[in-house]
Amino acid sequence: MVEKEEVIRAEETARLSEVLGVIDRRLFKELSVLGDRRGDVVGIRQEFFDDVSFNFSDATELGETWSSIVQQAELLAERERSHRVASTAVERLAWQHDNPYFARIDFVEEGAGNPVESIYIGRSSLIGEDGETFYIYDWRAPVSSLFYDGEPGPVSYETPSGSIRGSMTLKRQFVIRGGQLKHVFDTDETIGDDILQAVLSERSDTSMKSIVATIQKEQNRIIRDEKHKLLVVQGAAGSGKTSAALQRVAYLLYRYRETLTPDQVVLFSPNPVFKGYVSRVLPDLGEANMRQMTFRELIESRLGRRWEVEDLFEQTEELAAASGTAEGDSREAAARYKGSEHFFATVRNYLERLKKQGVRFRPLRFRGDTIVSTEEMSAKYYGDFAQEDFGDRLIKLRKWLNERLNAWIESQIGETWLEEAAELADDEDIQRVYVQIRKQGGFHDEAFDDEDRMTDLLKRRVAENSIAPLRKAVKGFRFMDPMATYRELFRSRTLFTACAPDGKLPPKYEWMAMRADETLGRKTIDYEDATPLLFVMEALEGFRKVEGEVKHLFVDEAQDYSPFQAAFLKRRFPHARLTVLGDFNQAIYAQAEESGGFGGWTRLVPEEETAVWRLTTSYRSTRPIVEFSKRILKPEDAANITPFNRDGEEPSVLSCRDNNELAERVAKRAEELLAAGYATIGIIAKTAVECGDASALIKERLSEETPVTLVTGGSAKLPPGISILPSYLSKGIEFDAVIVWDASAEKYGREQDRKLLYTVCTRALHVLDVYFAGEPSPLLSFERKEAHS
Ligand SMILES: Nc1ncnc2c1ncn2[C@@H]1O[C@H](COP(=O)(O)OP(=O)(O)OP(=O)(O)O)[C@@H](O)[C@H]1O
Repeated sequence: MVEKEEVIRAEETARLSEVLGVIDRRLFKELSVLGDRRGDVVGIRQEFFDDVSFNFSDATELGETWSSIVQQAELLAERERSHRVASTAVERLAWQHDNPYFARIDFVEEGAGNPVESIYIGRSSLIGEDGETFYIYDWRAPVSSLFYDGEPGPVSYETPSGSIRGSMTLKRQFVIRGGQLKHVFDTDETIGDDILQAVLSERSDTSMKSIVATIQKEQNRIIRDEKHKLLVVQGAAGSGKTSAALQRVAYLLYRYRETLTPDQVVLFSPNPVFKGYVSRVLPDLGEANMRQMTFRELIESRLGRRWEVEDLFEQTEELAAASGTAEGDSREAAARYKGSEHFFATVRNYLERLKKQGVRFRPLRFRGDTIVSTEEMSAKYYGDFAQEDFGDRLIKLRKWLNERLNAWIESQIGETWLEEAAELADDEDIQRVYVQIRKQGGFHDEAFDDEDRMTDLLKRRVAENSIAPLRKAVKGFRFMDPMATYRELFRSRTLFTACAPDGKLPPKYEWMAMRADETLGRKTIDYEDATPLLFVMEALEGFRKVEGEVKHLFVDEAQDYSPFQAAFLKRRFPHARLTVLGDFNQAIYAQAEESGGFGGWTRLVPEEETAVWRLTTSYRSTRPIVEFSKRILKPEDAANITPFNRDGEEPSVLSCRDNNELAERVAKRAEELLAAGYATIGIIAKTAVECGDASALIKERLSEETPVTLVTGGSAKLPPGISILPSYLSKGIEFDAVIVWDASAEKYGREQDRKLLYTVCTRALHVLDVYFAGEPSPLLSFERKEAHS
């Protein structure tokens, strides 16, 4: 047995050094190209204008000068391009030298006399000078899927030109670091546990890593799915949803490299910290990053210029601060309702109704006089234009309004105010009118006529200037009032019940009506109103702003999106295939809880074009941490979560008298963990306000040199060392050790806090300590509390 292992090792070591030889020769070549090209580029830049012959004397010479500039510029661009290509190649070869491949499969294609092929799989391919010898296959090549999906025996894989059948005779994994073969073992499972164990036990980093060497079968299905227009992934915390999404982006960029560019792929991230956290994965896989956005950015760009819009984090903080008060409970109920299917249906029915009546307009007024009244607009909108859809109606109305403005100017020509204003016209206007007359055929001899023409044109010009703000408002559809239209739903009970799918008012309707008066009236928008309002506004404008070139849209933490948000994204990216990933056990925002899973998404695409996948194994945390976190959930919600079998310390729940003792112990523990070699430690409090307090108390107890950072909604990066952060910013990210700051009954006392506490605890890879001051949260009632220090 041992002998056999030694033979294998010797054989693979020999093969590795052959491959490294190829890599080194290639590296040498590319480096010299790089050096030459760099020299060329610098040289051409320096001599750019020496080599161009300038002559501006006549049109022919000018043409020649121009073409010689173009020639030089093309030469420079070509050299710069090949410099770039060489430098990408050098970068790739350098990491290939470090870790060229991680797997080998031996495969015989069906059919008589076919040879056994040894296929080595790595992050990127390596092909010999002859263009035929495949030393390494890219992990995304069709044949590589055998490694992720198959076991030795009969297998098949899909290629763009059909299925290939055959037999796998060997499946081998390697750990190669620094060009040295560290481990090699043969396996008959899908992907051997041993390597995964080793990878998952590593200390974390402040950036997410790629998982290509250990992709699991169920993850591979998600990564390579090309059939469906909508992929919904419901996965337990730490089951690899984000990882699968990012490897899928890399896969698609490889598979469709002729037609898909990174900026045609958009990922919606929950917050800026997460954005930074995942930003290394694609570059590490040798691909450029996709576009990343947050929903907040979308709202800001559409509503932020006109109104003061609360953001999700402000809302969450406010709800937490008011928690337990009558006002707080009402606000929470309202927020929850406004993300519900009931409200979505109500708004959609309302939009149907608005086709026949009810869109609100704003009059065009000039110095107190009405040029066009809302009644006139409404009559036109629901009269002549009634057959058009919303978008076209608005465009026709805009055209009509511009004509009305022209007519109004005409009507003002004889008015005194305009005469006076024209007399006071500034030089620039006079100059322009003068130029205009010359362009239209110049002046005549009749001085009298000419003066009249000047005055007439000047008056028109001055009138036009005076109504410039109106023209601008008309251009931007500001004559339509989406805010008032939306608000009407909360002003009229009859209207609301007429639109509600069950004809009923929701609980707290009166409170919502009052709140709408107060906030929308002063042009501030609660977060829960932002997307419904945006939806109404965009619908009435005909969803004009589309990003039709985007081909793939990924939405992470999709459980936090309301039906409005889902529908809005579909409209915004009409041609994009959708991959949405989420976990309903981590639905932590009020407006998402009511939307009930993924209904908002699945309704967007026909069922036959939709695939729903479940990921149940949790890879991030040790088994004890997964078991502990599961007990926070209701048993029925926890039933489908399976820990990957990795051992570790039992989480502890630790009691403190007050915040001072809490800070004392948390600071000490965090320093111990750092000393023990854990690289990232998250101290997670419920809100940003608590983080501020905790940070002040903790920092004064830490030694000067201990690295500690307070992470806020604006932070774009996760620092190494200790991070103090609010619960909702920990979404999607992970730490070697998590210290929960104050899981007391006061902070996590309500049923609504269950998923939040679960989300926080599942951020831990290796260590989880849950501290509380005073009474423990009832959500931890399964645990024995220790008062040790
Ligand atoms: N196949 C795999 N091989 C190695 N590591 C994996 C694999 N799948 C997941 N992981 C690791 O598990 C951790 C969790 O993965 P990821 O963040 O993708 O999960 P998630 O489902 O998005 O989690 P959450 O919903 O809790 O944010 C990461 O550290 C990731 O590297």
